[in-house]
Amino acid sequence: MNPDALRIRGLTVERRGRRILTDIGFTVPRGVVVGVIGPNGAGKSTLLSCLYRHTPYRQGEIIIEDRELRSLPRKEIARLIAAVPQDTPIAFDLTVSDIVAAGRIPHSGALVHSGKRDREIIEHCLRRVNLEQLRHRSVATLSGGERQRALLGRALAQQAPILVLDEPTNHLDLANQEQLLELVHEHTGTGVIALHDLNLAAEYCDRIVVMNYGSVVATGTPGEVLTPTLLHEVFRVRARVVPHPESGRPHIITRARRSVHIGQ
Ligand SMILES: Nc1ncnc2c1ncn2[C@@H]1O[C@H](COP(=O)(O)OP(=O)(O)OP(=O)(O)O)[C@@H](O)[C@H]1O
Repeated sequence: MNPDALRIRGLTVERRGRRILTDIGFTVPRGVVVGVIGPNGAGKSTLLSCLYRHTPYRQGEIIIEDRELRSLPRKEIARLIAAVPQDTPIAFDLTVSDIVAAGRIPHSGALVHSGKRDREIIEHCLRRVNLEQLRHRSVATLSGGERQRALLGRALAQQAPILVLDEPTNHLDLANQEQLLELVHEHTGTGVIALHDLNLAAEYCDRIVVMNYGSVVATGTPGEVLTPTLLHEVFRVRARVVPHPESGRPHIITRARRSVHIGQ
């Protein structure tokens, strides 16, 4: 078995005549969660959308299970990669249970979950994302965080070996952010996650890919990559990086730009 779940080489994307990604390359070994970080407009969402094939690419290759992604039928891709894109549109007449059940479509072929095994998986995933009490609720009535958890439930129900999540912690409170990232590790442990919160990336990702202006500018473990120099060059912030008191992973403390005088 190939030790790499995913290999990206020379990926270059142009939209409306403008180059958005240039020569992107990195690998995602099995059991490794890769965090993709970078400033606004760096190309993170475009890269992730190539992985679930919404964004076409002409140059470069994405190899999954020893095959180029473009040669795979959509249903096959859905069995291999479960994605939660940013701001996913969902039909508002569906219930939470319908959304999670949709994760079974690549396996069963229809929005019906008649098989016992499918129903068990859907139940399990509703529990994993803490939505079993809301299963009959219309998605139109959900809060942003509940909606995000329903979409993660759908991705988990897909039982694909690779999870691709674009800013999955948006809308989530602190406990749900941590729980979501723990779920990714428990699921298959292989994932590509775009994150803005660098401390969450440091804590929950095994490797980090840093993007800037459509290119990969650094890759490595959180300890190798998240240095004050890189944070200044790429994110334009002056920061201290200290070991987290419990995990020992890098913890970023940004410096206040202005002195704040309390009580004056
Ligand atoms: N369809 C498109 N047509 C033209 N330009 C696009 C298109 N989609 C994205 N872009 C541009 O490509 C660049 C990268 O966008 P992308 O959304 O991938 O960045 P990002 O790193 O995910 O940003 P953010 O952190 O703000 O979500 C941006 O400059 C964006 O304006």
